Amino acid sequence: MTQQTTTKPAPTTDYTALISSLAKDARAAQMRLARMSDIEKAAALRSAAHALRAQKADILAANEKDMAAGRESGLTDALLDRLKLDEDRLEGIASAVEAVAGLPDPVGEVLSTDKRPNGLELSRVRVPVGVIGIIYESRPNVTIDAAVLCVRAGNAAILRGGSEAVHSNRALHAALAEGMAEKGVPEAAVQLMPTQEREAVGAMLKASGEIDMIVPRGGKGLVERVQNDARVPVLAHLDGICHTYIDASADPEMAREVAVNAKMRRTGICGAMETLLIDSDFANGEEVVSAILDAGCEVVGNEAAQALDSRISAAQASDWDTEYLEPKLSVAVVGGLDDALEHIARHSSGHTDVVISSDDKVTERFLNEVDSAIVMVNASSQFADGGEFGLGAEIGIATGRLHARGPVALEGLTTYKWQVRGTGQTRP
Ligand SMILES: NC(=O)C1=CN([C@@H]2O[C@H](COP(=O)(O)OP(=O)(O)OC[C@H]3O[C@@H](n4cnc5c(N)ncnc54)[C@H](OP(=O)(O)O)[C@@H]3O)[C@@H](O)[C@H]2O)C=CC1
Ligand SMILES: N[C@@H](CCC(=O)OP(=O)(O)O)C(=O)O
Repeated sequence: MTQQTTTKPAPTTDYTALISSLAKDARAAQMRLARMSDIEKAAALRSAAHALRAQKADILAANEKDMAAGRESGLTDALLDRLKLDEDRLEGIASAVEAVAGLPDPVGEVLSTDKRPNGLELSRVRVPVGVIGIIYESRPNVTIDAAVLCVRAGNAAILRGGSEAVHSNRALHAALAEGMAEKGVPEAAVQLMPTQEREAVGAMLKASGEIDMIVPRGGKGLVERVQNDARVPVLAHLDGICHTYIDASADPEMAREVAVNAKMRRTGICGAMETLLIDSDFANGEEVVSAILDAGCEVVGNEAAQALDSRISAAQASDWDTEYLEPKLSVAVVGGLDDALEHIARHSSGHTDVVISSDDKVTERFLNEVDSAIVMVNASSQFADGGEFGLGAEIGIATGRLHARGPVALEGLTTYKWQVRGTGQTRP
């Protein structure tokens, strides 16, 4: 039987006070969490996985409520697919919790040591970030992935999921909290925002000194809000305007297969290719765009790209900065690597960019000169994923320039402190 959801009621419209109260409870819980051992935290997560399985019926019923409301309000098939839970997906979520429980505890890892000539011994030791606020889209698995990664790394989490997933998130959170509480994790270690009012998101972003880090995971509307309101350090997990550049030396079959996969495997995820750049000296551009068109993708392009296939219509200036998240692609034929690098520098959102080439000089320059969180050679941008990178799970893909870039999992949720051991040294 599901326990009552552990979120606080939200009778207030004073969102600053609400966030302060959540953050104060989170801080106290985080301090207790910080004293829990690796074994205790892992046991709490296994207990949470058990509770998620035990409360399957309640969780799926809550999800069906969200799905029905989503269908009623005309959510697209892609959004409904992200929202949907079923037995297999729920089992996947519970297994991911167990996988995170089995990962080594990052807290306490000694990153470096040094001994100074005066005898001082220095070490840098990994510690939790503290209280982390996460704002994310209507994808219920993120509620659990984000919560368990935070807890495994000794952090408290305040979660603000997308409004379409509100019932699913409450049911998932209730199971998680119940499972973890059985093994001594304080309830406030993971709190769900008790209101969907967007003003409360603004208050979260302004809670400097109370929340240590915010992870915003979403698209344009969220970006704007973050840019206007953020006073708390932000680890941005934002849109993916991902490019693939096909160099003259690319293997034609590889170029075709990778490009089709990068665009069409799942068009709605942030790692999907949105712009294809083709070197004017690549001889098989027509085949590549034809395969993408035949797979059901609409294609717009610059003048030279339009000459490759009559089905390609003219791109507008805004297309080069558009994340379609649907079967639509912009294609530009460019005058070589320098042009491609220039286009990517101007239009990439810093998520994932790819080169297809068999020329080492080209691939090395691309790897070194493209300044995105993930840079790939001869592989699909759809590999941008914590699970695919062997991290167990992910909060998402960090698109900014801070210490944690690309898929963020346990390490990205920690910082470090210097520990200094002396024998009575004084500074001259
Ligand atoms: N880098 C990454 O790891 C990932 C990035 N994404 C990106 O997310 C986008 C798709 O997500 P989408 O479904 O559009 O999600 P949105 O960006 O619309 O929403 C994400 C979250 O932000 C909130 N939000 C949005 N706008 C505002 C605002 N103005 N003020 C306060 N809160 C706001 C939403 O709340 P509300 O419920 O009120 O809408 C929701 O909780 C794509 O751009 C995709 O690339 C997606 C997954 C991973
Ligand atoms: N990085 C993961 C998640 C991508 C993701 O969350 O996308 P979305 O469906 O937009 O929320 C993946 O590649 O499956």
